[in-house]
Amino acid sequence: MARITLDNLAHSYLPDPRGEDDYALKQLDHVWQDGEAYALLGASGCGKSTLLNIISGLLQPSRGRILFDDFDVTHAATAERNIAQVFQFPVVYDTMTVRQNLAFPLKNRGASASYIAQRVQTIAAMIGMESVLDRKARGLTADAKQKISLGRGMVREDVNALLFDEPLTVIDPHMKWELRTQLKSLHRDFGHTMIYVTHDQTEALTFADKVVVMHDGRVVQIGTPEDLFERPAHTFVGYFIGSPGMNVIPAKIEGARAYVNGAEIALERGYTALSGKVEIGVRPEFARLSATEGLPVRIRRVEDVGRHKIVRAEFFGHDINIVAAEDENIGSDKTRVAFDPARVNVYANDWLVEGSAA
Ligand SMILES: Nc1ncnc2c1ncn2[C@@H]1O[C@H](COP(=O)(O)OP(=O)(O)OP(=O)(O)O)[C@@H](O)[C@H]1O
Repeated sequence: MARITLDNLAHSYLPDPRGEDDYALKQLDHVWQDGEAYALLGASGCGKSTLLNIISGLLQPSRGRILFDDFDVTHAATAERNIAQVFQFPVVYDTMTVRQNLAFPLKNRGASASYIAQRVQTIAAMIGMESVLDRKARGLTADAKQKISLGRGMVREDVNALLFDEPLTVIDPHMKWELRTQLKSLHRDFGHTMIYVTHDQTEALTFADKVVVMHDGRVVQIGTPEDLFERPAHTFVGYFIGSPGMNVIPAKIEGARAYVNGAEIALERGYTALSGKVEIGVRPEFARLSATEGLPVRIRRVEDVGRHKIVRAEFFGHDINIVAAEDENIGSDKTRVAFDPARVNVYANDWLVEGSAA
């Protein structure tokens, strides 16, 4: 396994990029630790595949270097990088059996027959294909073929990194959950450096130790699922993670107080004067309806989603969401909303501002 260093990396598909907007991948400097599981998460077109292709060697970056441990692999071909890749759609040999498909990467590297037999068995158990090992891949469903691709990707233990590009797209929902859990336990057992590209937050949050959130060609936050939930570094992370996402409300900040349309909201931390677009961000989970406390709110609609209720409301002309407990009585007396001061984040031009103890 390898530590992956992205050093001053940037990529533009244009021959003569001028401004930042010309870059599909904007300046990125980061070290991805050996043996960690990362998810690259973001909406379509944000640059996930561009970054993954640079790591795998399918694309040469227009700027910067990529190192596997201390080796500069920026210009090394994919084959030289000793990585395993699983793509969105199955890549299997139809004329081979499932067993031969799974054994292929090991055979190629000259592994012994006994090791291959044992390793193929382990992987087949993991993807639930022990009973069809001797069937030809031809005629299997797309779902089954993708499981073979995943198995083939995971069969080698000596790769530098395992890269997955939306690998569960064609897998049915139940199996998706199972395979995700399997991937996670494989990671625990073997400690591979894994990079998993997805636009699905559930997939990212359940799979990864660290989630790399991308937006508009930029990595906006790298953090644990808890970090992304509690301290979104950028308003996009707040919107994108969570269901519903974070409430972002224009505000003025003075010291340890925020003002929305002149109404005061207490903050836990103090802030120096901020310029540009200033907003507060509060997750719906940290807003509470009340009959007596907080600021006026108008409830528009209550949605019962099973585990809790989502209250859609209007707050000084802004749409906000509030998560209420399943058994909470939301009567007409609930005309106010209170925010937990410790959970109100402050953003200037979309980036989180760290306050100081008030
Ligand atoms: N070969 C290419 N030539 C020119 N522009 C490209 C090329 N590949 C991607 N782009 C552009 O670069 C940007 C980032 O695309 P990329 O495919 O990396 O995003 P993504 O997050 O992986 O999206 P998706 O999930 O849809 O694959 C997009 O604006 C895209 O149109």
